[in-house]
Amino acid sequence: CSYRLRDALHPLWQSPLTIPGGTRQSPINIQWRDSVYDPFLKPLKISYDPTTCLHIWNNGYSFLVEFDDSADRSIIVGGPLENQYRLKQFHFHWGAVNDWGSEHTVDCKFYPAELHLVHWNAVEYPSFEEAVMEGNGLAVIGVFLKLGARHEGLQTLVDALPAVRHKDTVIEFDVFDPSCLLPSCPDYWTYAGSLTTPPLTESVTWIIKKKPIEVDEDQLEAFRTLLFSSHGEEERRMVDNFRPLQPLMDRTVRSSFR
Ligand SMILES: NS(=O)(=O)c1ccc(B(O)O)cc1
Ligand SMILES: [Zn+2]
Repeated sequence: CSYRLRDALHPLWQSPLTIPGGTRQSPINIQWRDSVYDPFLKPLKISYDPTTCLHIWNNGYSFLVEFDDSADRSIIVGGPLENQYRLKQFHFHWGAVNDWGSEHTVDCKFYPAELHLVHWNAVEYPSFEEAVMEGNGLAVIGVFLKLGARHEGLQTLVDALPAVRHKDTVIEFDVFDPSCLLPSCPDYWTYAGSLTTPPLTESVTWIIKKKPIEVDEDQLEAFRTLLFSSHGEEERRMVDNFRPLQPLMDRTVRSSFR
């Protein structure tokens, strides 16, 4: 892909973008023709309890919707996963314009935004913080957003964004079913990768849905009204909060579909 040249220090993080010795960094470009159909991949089973939703907060990288992960109430199992994983939070990455914004690309194509549903392996580890450090600790479902029809489920989130415009602001958000943000098509790619923001740990089994969901221009614009900056600081618009593509190295992307 024709990467846009990026300096060594990403403006978002003021820290090196590369992990010394990293062999499984994310995001990556998914070259459709190089992905390998794996007939042994199971369907991904997703069961979320909407009442486990807690709050929305702006953490200075994105806006996160966080869930009560103190029990197995919102979980995923199957797919490439050996264990069941608990939903901890979901968030998005997006661009300043509709031409880019996603973290992963498909055949070098960017989508205007990408949703990440972050889960952790509560079978093998006592907490999310421990799981973040382990190779099979996390499972993140990635869903591409494309410009199209208004997404009614997303709108309830969009309506809450003005209340979390500044970094470190939070509002209660007590019932939301993130299943409404998933495409109905079961097809996905999967590969072994990492977190895409610090600590960039190589602990993520990525599950990238093949089909995007549709959102409209006003909904994408609402994301762009958020700020990286806190109250009282000079305003810095929260846009382009995606990490540059990372080398595939010695990895194969598997597909759940022919
Ligand atoms: N962007 S991501 O899904 O890879 C991700 C998820 C969680 C965290 B984290 O809890 O620090 C960082 C990045
Ligand atoms: Zn993310």
